Amino acid sequence: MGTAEDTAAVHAEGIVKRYGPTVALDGARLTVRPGEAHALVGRNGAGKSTLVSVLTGMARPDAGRVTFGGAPAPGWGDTAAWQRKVACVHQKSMTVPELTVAENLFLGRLPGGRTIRWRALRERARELLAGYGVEVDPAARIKELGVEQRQFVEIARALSFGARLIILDEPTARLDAGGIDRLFGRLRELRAQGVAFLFISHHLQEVHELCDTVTVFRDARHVLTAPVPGLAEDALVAAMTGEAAGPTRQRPRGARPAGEPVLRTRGLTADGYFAPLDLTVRAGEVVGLAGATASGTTAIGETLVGLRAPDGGRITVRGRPVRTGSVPHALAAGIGYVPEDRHREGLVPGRSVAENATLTVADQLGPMGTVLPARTRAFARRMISALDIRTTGPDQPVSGLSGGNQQKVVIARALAREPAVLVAVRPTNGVDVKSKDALLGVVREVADAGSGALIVSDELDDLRVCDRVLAVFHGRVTAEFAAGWHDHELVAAMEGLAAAAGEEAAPGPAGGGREPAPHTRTAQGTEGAAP
Ligand SMILES: Nc1ncnc2c1ncn2[C@@H]1O[C@H](COP(=O)(O)OP(=O)(O)OP(=O)(O)O)[C@@H](O)[C@H]1O
Repeated sequence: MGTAEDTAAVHAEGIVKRYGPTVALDGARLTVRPGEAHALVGRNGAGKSTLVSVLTGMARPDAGRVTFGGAPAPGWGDTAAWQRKVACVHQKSMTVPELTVAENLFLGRLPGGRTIRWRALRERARELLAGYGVEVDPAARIKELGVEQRQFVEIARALSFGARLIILDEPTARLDAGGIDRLFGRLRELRAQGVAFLFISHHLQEVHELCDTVTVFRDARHVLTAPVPGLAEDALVAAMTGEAAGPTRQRPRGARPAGEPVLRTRGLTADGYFAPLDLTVRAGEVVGLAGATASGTTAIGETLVGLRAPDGGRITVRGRPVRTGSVPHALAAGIGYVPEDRHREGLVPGRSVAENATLTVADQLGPMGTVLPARTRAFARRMISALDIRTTGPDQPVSGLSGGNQQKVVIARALAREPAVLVAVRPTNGVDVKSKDALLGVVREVADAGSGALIVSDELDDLRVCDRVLAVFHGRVTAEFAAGWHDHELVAAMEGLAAAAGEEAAPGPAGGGREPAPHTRTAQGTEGAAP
């Protein structure tokens, strides 16, 4: 007769969930109170996503119970009843991209029997969105929206079903600073109206910014629930890892002797994305390319690896020209690639960890005889240990790995060919704090062994491992920072404030020493980086 349970937005206890030999949840529990912003954190594979599946009626637990406001959770398969209780906004959209906002809002509950009055539907959609303070055109197709607007539509949709608990699974992963501010602002307003949030994130500073309570899962079990204020980050990391927290951050390195250029671009440009770029990455060097979501940095990365054809300029690897606009040629030339979107460009779900870790191009999937299983497995074993991949072994299908562990397999695969230069776009996206260090350490080792690395990211932790960082704003390199930069300098440069900040930020020679773009504070206004 726990009163806490009776009033809880959601209460779960004794939850057990097995996938074959894997115990994903082992007697796990969680209580979220109405109006609470509750963080759920844990290392990759700790069981967070599995709990979300159980709390949303997507997975049936082997044992345990879930209640909403003290009442038992809806029956298995009663989707409509679950939707009235809880919704999850995933990193991957759960909306239908080809349909309009209005259609998505009323999907599954369109008035049946007679013809649909689209104009009236759009009007209702407009009212519904306005009611939640969301300014999105109901006639726009979902695929035309940015991540931020799409998430707001999903939140509004959940609330309109009556849900008073919303689960956010790494909602900030693809938002820039302005987008995160607006999302958090909206969440705070909704909380004041009694809506509860369960917030899953690997960004502990966001947990501090948004949440009042945090729960830590480790190895399929609940290990801690505590108020966020007053909880030291060390204690949180210790709860996640089960070890006393050591120095988790990479220490910035001083200038180190760099070797011959391994990657060079001259006048490389893509119209509407980035201005002519002269970039040099030397052997032994890790170079960072820092920029907000639409700064053009991702397009630069994609061009280097052949995914995007440039409108001008040249790329050379160890002095040899690379045919641009071709992934196979870039790979053959020695450019390794860690893509941003592992779901789309990353993995073959049904194949094993070992196969995915070693198959660099899709056409190698055909004749499996060309791959030596023993070598493949030996390499996979090495990577499983170096990158701390949580798996039952090299033969496990990657579809059975947690999201963060899948990302590590993508990185293993890029390393399998021993590239001359590794290009990694936001490599630690979705990776837990402890694994981040391991993974960035591996990138460092690749450089120490004589290759070069380029890290394209707006995550300061990713960039800390770099020997130097080039800040990109609106498609141009606006500043260069040697290791040892201060967070605020680099953040200012990414937001286009390098000159205004006026600190040490010399115009980057790699960018041709151009002036910073004449923009003032517009972190969120990076709309396409047209030079
Ligand atoms: N469909 C599945 N089949 C087999 N194993 C699975 C499946 N889904 C999850 N698992 C396993 O369950 C465990 C928990 O995974 P889960 O996805 O819940 O972790 P997580 O905490 O969300 O991790 P991440 O931070 O990487 O997203 C992992 O060991 C994973 O390999």
